[in-house]
Amino acid sequence: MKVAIVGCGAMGSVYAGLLAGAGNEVMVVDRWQAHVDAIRTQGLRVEGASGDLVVQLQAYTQAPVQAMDLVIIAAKAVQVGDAAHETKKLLGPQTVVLTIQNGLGSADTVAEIVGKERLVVGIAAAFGASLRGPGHAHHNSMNAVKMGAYAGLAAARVEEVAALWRGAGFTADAVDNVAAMQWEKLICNVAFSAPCALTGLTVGQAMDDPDMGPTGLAAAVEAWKIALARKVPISVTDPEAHVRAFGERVRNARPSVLLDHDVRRPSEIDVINGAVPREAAKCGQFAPVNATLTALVRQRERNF
Ligand SMILES: NC(=O)C1=CN([C@@H]2O[C@H](COP(=O)(O)OP(=O)(O)OC[C@H]3O[C@@H](n4cnc5c(N)ncnc54)[C@H](OP(=O)(O)O)[C@@H]3O)[C@@H](O)[C@H]2O)C=CC1
Ligand SMILES: CC(C)(CO)C(=O)C(=O)O
Repeated sequence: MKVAIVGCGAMGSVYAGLLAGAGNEVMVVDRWQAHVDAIRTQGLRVEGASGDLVVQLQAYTQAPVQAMDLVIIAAKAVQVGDAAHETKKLLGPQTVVLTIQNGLGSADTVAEIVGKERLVVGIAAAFGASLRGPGHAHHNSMNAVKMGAYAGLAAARVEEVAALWRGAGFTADAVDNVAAMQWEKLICNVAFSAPCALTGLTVGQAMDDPDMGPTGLAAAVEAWKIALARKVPISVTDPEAHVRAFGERVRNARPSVLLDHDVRRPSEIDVINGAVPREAAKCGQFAPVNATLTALVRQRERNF
C-alpha cells in the first residue's frame, strides 16, 4: 500500500518505520528540516519496544502532489488543521485519511478539511514515544492502536486499514464507537498529562508520588464520571485499575505535554485535561480537578 505520514514526529516515526518495515511504500512529511534531511541521508531509525530498525523512506518538508492509498495524520492536536491542509495534496478519490491524536476534537477539524466520508479516527495507547534526535525515534511500549469511521466510511474499509497495521506488527482493531475509544484513552491521559507537565515527573514517578499519584487518579475518576454522565458507552468499570494498567506499560515515558514544556511550546492540554470541564458543562456538571490542572498548565504556557 502507498502510505503517507503527515507529521513524522515521535509517533509518526514509529508508524512510518514499522509500516515501511512490513513492505509498504511509505512517504513521510514533516516540517523539521534536519529530521527530513537525516531520514533522506541515513534512513529512519526506530528503536524501543518494537526492536531496532532502520528503514529507507521518501521524506519531504512539504507534501508533493501524489495520490496515496492511506494518509496518516500524526501531528499534534494544535497542528492538525495545518497538517490536514497539507494532506489535501495527497488525496485521490479512494484515499483514506486516518488521524491519530490524543484528546477530543481533532477529528472534527480534520473532517472539515479532508471530508468526513474518507476519515478514520484512531487512538494509539501506551507507546511512550519521543524523538531522540533527527531521524531517530524511540518508544517505551506498543500496546494498541484502535480506529473507527468518523462518519460514512464502510466498516470493511476501516477493517482493511486495521489489517494493514496488524501486518506491520501493531495490535490494531477496528471499533464501532469512536467516542468510547477516545474517552477510554482520555481517562488515562488526564492522569498524567497535566501532573507530569507541572512537576517534570515521568509517568511512573507520578504514579508513585504521594501527591501526584492521587491527583492524577482523581483527574481520571472525574473524567470517567463525566464520560458516564455524557452516556458514552465506555467499557471501563474501574477507572483507577484502568489508569494503573496503562501507566505500568509506560513508566519511563514523559507525556507529550511535558515534552512540549521542555522546549517551552504550548501543549495539547486544552484537548486533554481541558476537554473534561468542557464536556462536563454540556451535561450541567463541573470537573474541578481537571479545570484546576488545566488552569495551572495554561498559566505556565502563557509565560513561554
Ligand atoms: N508521544 C507519544 O508517546 C504519544 C503521542 N500520542 C499523540 O499522538 C499525536 C502526535 O504526538 P507526537 O508524535 O508525540 O508529536 P510530535 O510533536 O513528536 O510530532 C508531530 C510532528 O508533526 C510535525 N508537524 C506538525 N504540523 C505539520 C505540518 N503541517 N506538516 C508537516 N509536519 C507537521 C511537527 O513538527 P514541529 O515540531 O515543527 O511542530 C512534529 O514533528 C499527539 O496527539 C499525541 O498526543 C498518542 C500516543 C502516544
Ligand atoms: C505516554 C503517553 C501519555 C504520552 O503522551 C501516551 O499517551 C501514550 O503513550 O499512549
